[in-house]
Amino acid sequence: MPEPRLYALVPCAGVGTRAGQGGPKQYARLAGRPLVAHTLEALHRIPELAGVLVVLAPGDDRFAAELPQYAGWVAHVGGDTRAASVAAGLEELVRRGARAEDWVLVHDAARCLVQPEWVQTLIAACRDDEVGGLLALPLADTLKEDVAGRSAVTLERRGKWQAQTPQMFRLGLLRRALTQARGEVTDEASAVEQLGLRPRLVPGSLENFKLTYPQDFELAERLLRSRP
Ligand SMILES: Nc1ccn([C@@H]2O[C@H](COP(=O)(O)OP(=O)(O)OP(=O)(O)O)[C@@H](O)[C@H]2O)c(=O)n1
Ligand SMILES: C[C@](O)(CO)[C@H](O)COP(=O)(O)O
Repeated sequence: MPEPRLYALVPCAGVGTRAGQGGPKQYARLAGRPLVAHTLEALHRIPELAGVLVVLAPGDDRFAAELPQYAGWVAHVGGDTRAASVAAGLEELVRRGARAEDWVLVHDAARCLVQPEWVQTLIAACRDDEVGGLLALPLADTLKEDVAGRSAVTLERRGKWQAQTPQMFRLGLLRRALTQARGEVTDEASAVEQLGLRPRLVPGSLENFKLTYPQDFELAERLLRSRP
């Protein structure tokens, strides 16, 4: 049996409704480059990865124009939801020769502050795991539920984590999990949980945040410019 390979799969087919960038946020300029260029630059520095596949929206012509150096490993198969984009990306990996026992690290294009060392920590923690796992952060703040913008209830925060990406699972398992998943599936781990499995939670970094709202872009720019 050949050694399982590791692939990164980067969903990059969103529209960035909440980001207020006047277009898909993956192309917003950050420290002089499109946001997704930072994400891909970090992933391409990880020697353990056999390939990094970017999932784009059908008809996206900006990627090829703005990031020609990565144009070989892209697939215009993005769907209406992140889960649909990831599922279509897995099929593309299979078409390119990936096998059920290979590992796939799904990483949001929008988490452009990711550092190779954090991904390598995840790989080391999950490679021998029966299920796989994800980077995540234990909740640090008191958790509130609002009613009409006013704090109505304080929720139990013990045992709660914020899920990040990458999320690392065997291709075959993840394919089955996403095919069978019911309800809203906002990350890979939630689909795997529905199979009755428990993905490993691997502590990540606060800096690995997902650029979602307009103010996130200024913070990301500052952090990127402060790096050596
Ligand atoms: N149909 C979709 C939706 C999202 N994504 C990707 O999944 C990641 C996380 O999604 P999110 O932050 O929600 O991005 P958007 O969908 O672009 O933003 P919004 O929800 O504000 O519209 C992003 O890299 C995004 O490009 C995707 O590939 N396909
Ligand atoms: C996958 C994810 O980044 C983990 O936190 C998150 O669930 C993506 O959510 P979104 O609804 O696409 O913003």
